[in-house]
Amino acid sequence: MSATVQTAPAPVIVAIDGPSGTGKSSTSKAVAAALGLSYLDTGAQYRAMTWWMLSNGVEVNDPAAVAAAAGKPVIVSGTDPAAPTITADGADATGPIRTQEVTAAVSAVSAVPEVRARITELQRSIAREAHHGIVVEGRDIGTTVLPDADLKVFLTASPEVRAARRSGELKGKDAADLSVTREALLRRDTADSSRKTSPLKQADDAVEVDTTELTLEQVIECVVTLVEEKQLAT
Ligand SMILES: Nc1ncnc2c1ncn2[C@@H]1O[C@H](COP(=O)(O)OP(=O)(O)O)[C@@H](O)[C@H]1O
Ligand SMILES: Nc1ccn([C@@H]2O[C@H](COP(=O)(O)OP(=O)(O)O)[C@@H](O)[C@H]2O)c(=O)n1
Repeated sequence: MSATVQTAPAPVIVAIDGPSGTGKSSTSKAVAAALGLSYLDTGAQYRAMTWWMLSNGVEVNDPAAVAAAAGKPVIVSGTDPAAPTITADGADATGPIRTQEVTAAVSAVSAVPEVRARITELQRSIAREAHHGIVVEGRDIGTTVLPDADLKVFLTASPEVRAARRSGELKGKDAADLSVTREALLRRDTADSSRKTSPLKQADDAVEVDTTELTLEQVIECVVTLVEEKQLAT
């Protein structure tokens, strides 16, 4: 009589990159929840580093000062897609990392190689420890952080649509109007795409999904299908 040996499915690693407002966070959380995977918001880590620096008097436009402080904060991410968390030195950073002050400073901080080296190492160790697999979203996940990811998705959308999505979110919190939001978003795109270390870039083997004309549900369904196809193929 032969016994059937049940083996756990291999952990699947999904990288989702793209500029602001393309739907990375919403899509990644929903895909991870649907497939029982962990979830990591790498933008939240760069934001937490930036918030810590602003709170601790580091001159964020001075790369040498940022580099010298990059090793100091302890940043911890909770990876449950239903309730992701982020702390810096034990303090809850969830709210403070979404302020306009942090948003305006994050590209300068994230361009500093010492910051990227520290956070990239943290991201890789979180991905290694995700035994059921993980969806990791950011700017350089497919190109630099996890170049061997099982699936790489690059989300895009027109600047108008992205600004409208962001503006809709900000309403009631900050009185940024659509054109101000659009300009800030494009400035951040330019800074993130033109920095020397690990710029925002589509990986050669990433699947591009233009979300301009798609609902969030359609994007989620599309990415879930892409993951399932990869799982079936292995
Ligand atoms: N395809 C879509 N259609 C309409 N709204 C969307 C779509 N994708 C995301 N959104 C909304 O746009 C806003 C920004 O999405 P988010 O996932 O935070 O983008 P990103 O992480 O790429 O910056 C959220 O309010 C989200 O609900
Ligand atoms: N993998 C990543 C993720 C974010 N970032 C930086 O962190 C910033 C904030 O990322 P985010 O994902 O929270 O931004 P939004 O798309 O939510 O606006 C980006 O503008 C980048 O400067 C990065 O450099 N690399």
